[in-house]
Amino acid sequence: MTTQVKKICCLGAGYVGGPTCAVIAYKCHDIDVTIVDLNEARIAAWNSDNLPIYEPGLDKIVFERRGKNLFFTTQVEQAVIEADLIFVSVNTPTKKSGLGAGFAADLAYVESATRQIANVAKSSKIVVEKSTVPCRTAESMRTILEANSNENIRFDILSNPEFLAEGTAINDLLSPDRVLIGGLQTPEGIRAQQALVEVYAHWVPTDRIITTNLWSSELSKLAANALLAQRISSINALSAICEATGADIDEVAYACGRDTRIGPKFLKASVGFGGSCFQKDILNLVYLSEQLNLPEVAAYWKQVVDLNDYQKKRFVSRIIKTLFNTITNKKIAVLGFAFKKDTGDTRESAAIALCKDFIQENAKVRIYDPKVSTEQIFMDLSTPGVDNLDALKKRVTIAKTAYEASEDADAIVIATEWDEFKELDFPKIYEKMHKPAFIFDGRLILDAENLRNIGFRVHTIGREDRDFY
Ligand SMILES: NC(=O)C1=CN([C@@H]2O[C@H](COP(=O)(O)OP(=O)(O)OC[C@H]3O[C@@H](n4cnc5c(N)ncnc54)[C@H](O)[C@@H]3O)[C@@H](O)[C@H]2O)C=CC1
Ligand SMILES: O=C(O)[C@H]1O[C@H](OP(=O)(O)OP(=O)(O)OC[C@H]2O[C@@H](n3ccc(=O)[nH]c3=O)[C@H](O)[C@@H]2O)[C@H](O)[C@@H](O)[C@@H]1O
Repeated sequence: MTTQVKKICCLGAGYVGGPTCAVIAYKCHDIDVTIVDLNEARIAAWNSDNLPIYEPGLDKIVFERRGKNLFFTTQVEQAVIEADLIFVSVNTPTKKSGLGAGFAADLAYVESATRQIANVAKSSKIVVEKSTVPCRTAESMRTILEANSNENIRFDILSNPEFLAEGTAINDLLSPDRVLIGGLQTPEGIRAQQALVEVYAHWVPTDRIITTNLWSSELSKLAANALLAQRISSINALSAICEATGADIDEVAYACGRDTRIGPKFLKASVGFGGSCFQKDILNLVYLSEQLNLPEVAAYWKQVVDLNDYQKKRFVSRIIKTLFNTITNKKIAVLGFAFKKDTGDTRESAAIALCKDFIQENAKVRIYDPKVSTEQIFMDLSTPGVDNLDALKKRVTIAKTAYEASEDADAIVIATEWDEFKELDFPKIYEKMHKPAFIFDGRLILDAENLRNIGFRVHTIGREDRDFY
């Protein structure tokens, strides 16, 4: 007989735990969902009118179910005791020190969440690994949990990686391409897997719910992110060839993407991919490959990250070279700071790397992003452990609009593809800029011909420079 899930607890109220479990509550009125976090401010925000993360469509879902079958609390213990299924959706950042530093995932939060469950559980639980973790982490979780189980309590571990992308999270969750659930292929493991299948089956067609063994599920998550990031690095590598030859990267991407075997998605050249996961997960795969004594495989995946770093550096070099080989004290308006549009998340955003380089070159940087706070921008640009905020504020200012950012600027740099940047009144902007007025489009969103007609000197990723000075 299948276990019927009635109460779910989610450890971690972040970008994944919050939206994922809010959607479960929205779609499964017969299940109580409690999302817990150690971070009191984050929980307070989830309980307020001003949710801690910006995600289109999230407010509606949270406001509709909060207080009915969706709860946010810091009372971890109580929520764990009551739940029959627990998602572990805590952060798994790249290790900063020790063994595997710079590559391996830091599993300290996963382990401490697992121990918390083991310490307080008074009845059997299905424990679901939602965080992205290295292959065989479920085994470590099982060892910890089993050491604390007895004939009255058993723990079944599942892997259910999340594939949502920020900015489209709610859509991705409401109609996922697939849901992946890995479990031990024992009668108990299969029963636990089935219990989670039934939760998703409230709204996901069953042919989109894939069940596999635990290790395939864990590896598939790293593999999916690696394959996606690899496509971006491939198109960005080609963008460098386009700039040198006169080919146009959008035309190349379109022509290639029309081949149904290649497909059109994820072929947009850019100043480089960002986000909390692509780099982290590939480095994790690199580390795994090295641990498995597969150095060629490790080097292959590492190159995806190296190319991404190269793309950011290449863009900065092009800007400096175009601005007559110096940007000292020049005003650069950076439009966009989030790692992609429709999110306020800045983790690993390409804009951070660009701005740091501009600051190094003694430029004056003026940043505008519709969703990122001033505090966040200064936090991202300051060096941890170094009190350089005052020095930073002499070089960096934050603008309230794209117009304010561009006033008196020597150059505009498009770092994030926010839709509003396409709609700007460029003649008005041009008027107020230093001349010659430059635009560097790192996202291929602007109509370069139109801008040239206004008088701008336009440089676009993946297109040859047409102005010669
Ligand atoms: N951000 C994204 O778009 C995606 C992230 N992932 C993965 O999901 C996992 C979580 O990512 P995010 O939600 O972005 O991280 P996040 O940093 O936004 O949220 C994690 C939360 O867990 C909390 N936490 C840590 N230990 C805890 C504990 N013992 N008990 C309760 N709360 C605890 C932290 O305070 C934090 O609020 C990571 O492994 C990530 O790789 C997977 C798919 C998409
Ligand atoms: O594991 C994760 O965290 C998630 O990582 C990515 O989602 P996310 O990072 O939120 O956003 P993406 O849309 O994948 O964009 C990542 C970066 O690549 C860039 N990108 C994306 C697509 C493209 O064609 N070109 C390009 O430069 C984006 O601007 C952004 O900086 C994956 O798309 C999700 O499936 C996955 O769940």
